[in-house]
Amino acid sequence: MDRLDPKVPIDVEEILKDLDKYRPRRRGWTWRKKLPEGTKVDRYEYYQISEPLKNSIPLPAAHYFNNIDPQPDVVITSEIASGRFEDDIRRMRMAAWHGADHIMVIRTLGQSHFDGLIEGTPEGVGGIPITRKQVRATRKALDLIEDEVGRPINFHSYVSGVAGPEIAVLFAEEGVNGAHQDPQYNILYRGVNPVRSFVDAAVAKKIMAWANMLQIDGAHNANASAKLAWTVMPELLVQHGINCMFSVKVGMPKENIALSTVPPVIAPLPEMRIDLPYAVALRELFKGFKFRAQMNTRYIESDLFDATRVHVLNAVLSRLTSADLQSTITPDEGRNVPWHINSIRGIETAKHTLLAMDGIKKYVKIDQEAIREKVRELKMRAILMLEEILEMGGYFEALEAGMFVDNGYYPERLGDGIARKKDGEIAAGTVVPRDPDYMAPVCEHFGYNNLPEGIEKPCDLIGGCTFHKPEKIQFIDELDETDNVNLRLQRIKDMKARNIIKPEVEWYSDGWIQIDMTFALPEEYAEAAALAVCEKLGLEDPTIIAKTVLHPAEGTYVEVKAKVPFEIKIDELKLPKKPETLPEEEIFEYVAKRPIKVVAATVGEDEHSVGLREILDIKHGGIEKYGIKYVYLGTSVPPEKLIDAAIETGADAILASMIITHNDVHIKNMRRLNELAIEKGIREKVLIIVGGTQINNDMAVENGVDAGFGRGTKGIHVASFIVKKLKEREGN
Ligand SMILES: Cc1ncc(COP(=O)(O)O)c(/C=N/CC[C@H](N)C(=O)O)c1O
Repeated sequence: MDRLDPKVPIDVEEILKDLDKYRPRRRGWTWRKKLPEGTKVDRYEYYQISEPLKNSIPLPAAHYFNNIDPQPDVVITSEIASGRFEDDIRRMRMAAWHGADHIMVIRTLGQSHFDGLIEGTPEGVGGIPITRKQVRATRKALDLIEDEVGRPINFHSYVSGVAGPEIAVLFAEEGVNGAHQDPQYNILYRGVNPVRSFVDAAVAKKIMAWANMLQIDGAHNANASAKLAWTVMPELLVQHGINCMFSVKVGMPKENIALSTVPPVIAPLPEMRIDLPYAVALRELFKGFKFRAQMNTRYIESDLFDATRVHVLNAVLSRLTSADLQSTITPDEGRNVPWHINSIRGIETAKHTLLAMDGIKKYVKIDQEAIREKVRELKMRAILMLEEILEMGGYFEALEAGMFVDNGYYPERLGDGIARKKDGEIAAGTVVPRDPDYMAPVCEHFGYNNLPEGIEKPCDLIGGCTFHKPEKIQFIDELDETDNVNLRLQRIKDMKARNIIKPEVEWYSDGWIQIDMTFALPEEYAEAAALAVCEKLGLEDPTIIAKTVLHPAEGTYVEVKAKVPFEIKIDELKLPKKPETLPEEEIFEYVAKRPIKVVAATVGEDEHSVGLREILDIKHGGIEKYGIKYVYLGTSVPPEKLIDAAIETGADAILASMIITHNDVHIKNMRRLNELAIEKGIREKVLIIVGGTQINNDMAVENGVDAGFGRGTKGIHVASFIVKKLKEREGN
């Protein structure tokens, strides 16, 4: 398979073929190709966009603007790791079509503590087991996906844990494009020995520099660990400083060093007024480095809408300051391992906000005077903290004293920091001092390496290393016959052979659905009632995933996930009939010979007119385009008036728009129109056509009118119907 067909699901078995022969097409990170300021897309001017995609799915409202799908200048991340890389590949394709060009996969629980590489394709928990086979298959799939959307995609994972350097070599060999690497993460959150972590980081960073990988640091983890994230703002600047300078010292170019910046607070605090000075201070102190913006996962609840608001504000902050990458922690991170839909929602939120704020700095400037004091204060606190760390004897001593992730707003100290012993923790005492005459025949190895005279590069001594002779890479296929992708794919093949499907949230046909309901009950009763509803529906494993108290007594909204106990037979599906359309020429010719007139209105107490105008006006390809004349009576027109107008004008058809369906008012209006037309003796002469977002043809015909058109209807659909019916009536 050398390219994907947008109409065909990706074939994972095809991807898995000949993996032992696959070589990545490039090494290193790719930024988006920015377009000049003022670039026009359709008739609209943009200042911060990049080259468009070949294939993509635009934002929901794009259809009002010729379906344009401009791409922001900022790399957009989607974090995908359901535990089954074969399903993650499908979601990566979905994400790429929605505008993600940075695919980040979290590793399976505990992989940081594995002291070597794992092989094969076991299923992961909370993330993906990062193995050579999984990395290779994913990068190979991303090659196809990037060709399909027409933009390079960066594949990203994590270089951390006690096997950090080995992971770095694996990523360099396999063309991984970006990785988190921050020794402070290993120490503070994975409990690895401090000295080991920094030595490993030096080795890993040198390899990442050779592979031109983008590095993201781990400062955001302090945000995510502190009780009140705003108190660690000074420390975040210090942590960024430590990792940035260590990375530069190891030889990593600044343009490959991205600071992982997360806004410290969230409403109900005045978040933008607190986050903005921090964001400004960070960008002033670290000019020349890259910024990876990420929403604050510290405060993510299970409320998708709240998480989305947090996301929007984070992207607004990016536009008010600057960002090179905008990461999208999915809004459901607070309740389950991200589902397809929520990964996509995260990308849409980032794309929507970045586009909405395009060029905003032309009108909105940060008042540097007003913000100056707060920015200075943050910098001072960070500098004082660094000075105290030096006074304490340096980083390792400060670490032992519990200086880091202390919840006091430095210099205030609460004494509840994360302390790590310089000669303690996991893998303590495993760093072996290098002999003075040390020589290793491997390239890109950090530190001194006493090469013999005349040797151009270390691996010349062994006929090439895996970086320069990839054919030396040992590819192991599977180690576990009971836990691998082939068995998992077999289940999918069986389902496909029976042509059945189930709903899914993260894995192919996993059977999960989400249903939302509201009860006029206090929350604990509402939750119980929701589970009772699932019981009665025969759903399995119902689990409350979120709720909103509308009022302590008046009502509670509950979101439930549950599994369906049945399969859907695809052959038995009744596909909605696509509205037939006549060739435009045929409509033009008929109307030229046989003029057609219609009367149109939004009926009842309904003020919505946009949809009807699109069906009528030539501008939107409405029926007027085909020469059909119309009399528009406006909005909130009583059915009686519409029938009288049809009689006065001798109309061939009535177009009645009905958006409001409250209390089935649309059904009542349909029946009323039919009855009135019969009473006035014109029913046989005039077509009654209704339209609206909640309308469908069956329901319309059931209620006495000739046709009903729903969401997405265009003028040609209505014009075709009228011409067809008139031809039938006139027997030709
Ligand atoms: C510096 C660093 N190293 C390693 C890991 C992960 O390493 P394990 O394999 O040990 O879990 C992380 C995790 N960050 C979470 C991703 C976040 N949602 C993000 O987008 O940044 C990390 O920050």
